[in-house]
Amino acid sequence: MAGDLRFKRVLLKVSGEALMGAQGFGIDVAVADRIASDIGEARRLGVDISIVIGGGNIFRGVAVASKGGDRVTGDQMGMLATVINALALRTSLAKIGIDAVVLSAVAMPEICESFSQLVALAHAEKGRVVIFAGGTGNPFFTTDSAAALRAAEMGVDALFKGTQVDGIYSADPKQDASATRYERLTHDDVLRQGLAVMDVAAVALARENKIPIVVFSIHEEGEFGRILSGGGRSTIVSD
Ligand SMILES: Nc1ncnc2c1ncn2[C@@H]1O[C@H](COP(=O)(O)OP(=O)(O)O)[C@@H](O)[C@H]1O
Ligand SMILES: O=c1ccn([C@@H]2O[C@H](COP(=O)(O)OP(=O)(O)O)[C@@H](O)[C@H]2O)c(=O)[nH]1
Repeated sequence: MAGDLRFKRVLLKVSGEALMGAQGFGIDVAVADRIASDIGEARRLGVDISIVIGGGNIFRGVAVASKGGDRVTGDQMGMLATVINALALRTSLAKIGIDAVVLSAVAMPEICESFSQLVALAHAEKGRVVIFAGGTGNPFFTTDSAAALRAAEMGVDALFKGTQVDGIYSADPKQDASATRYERLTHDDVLRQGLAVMDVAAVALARENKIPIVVFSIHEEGEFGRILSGGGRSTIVSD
């Protein structure tokens, strides 16, 4: 089975908003369970998976700053939100018998382990799904940047960005109904054309480390496994 795989070791970025489902805020457990089941399917295909989870379903630092609050405090609240999401996803994975561990970039030893590359690699070596929480641990960054950073540290074959849309378009498809989807792009294309599906820092870090980025819809059940097996709908960014 593993011989047919497009990628053997991947990092999956799950946006916080994905966990929200149809609700306006927070975590829809049914959606978290469904994403966990897609991760389980990919594991059964023989793929090593680590995950970076966002926090936008709970809190974004810019929301505080836009109302006159302190950006750094807002970002710290956003980073804490990612820990809440990570615990929810670990719970959904545990329900279906998948051994997962949460490593936080912000130390909170009573709740989860702290991130270090060596600890993360050791857990992955034991076959565990590693969920990275707390983003990069720094304000003014995003979990997309954390995903590119952890992807480089884990030495993955590809960074999968599970998002609200099924790939990268010529313009934001939520704003422009005439936007067309790309099958393949280079990192330079994404940066030069300002295709805002992922932030510039994340794309630049992936480019520097020659990590392909696969953008796909996290809402499409089974799509993660289909793409890993060579099918599905996505945009692949590589040089
Ligand atoms: N050129 C583009 N192609 C695809 N999506 C884009 C593009 N420009 C902006 N977007 C938007 O980027 C978002 C990326 O999704 P996601 O990372 O889940 O959102 P967020 O980072 O806001 O939580 C999509 O919801 C989409 O509307
Ligand atoms: O390295 C990081 C990652 C995240 N955040 C904060 O955490 C929030 C939630 O992350 P993000 O917006 O990336 O989540 P997503 O869009 O994936 O749901 C961000 O808005 C930031 O406020 C941060 O300060 N540093």
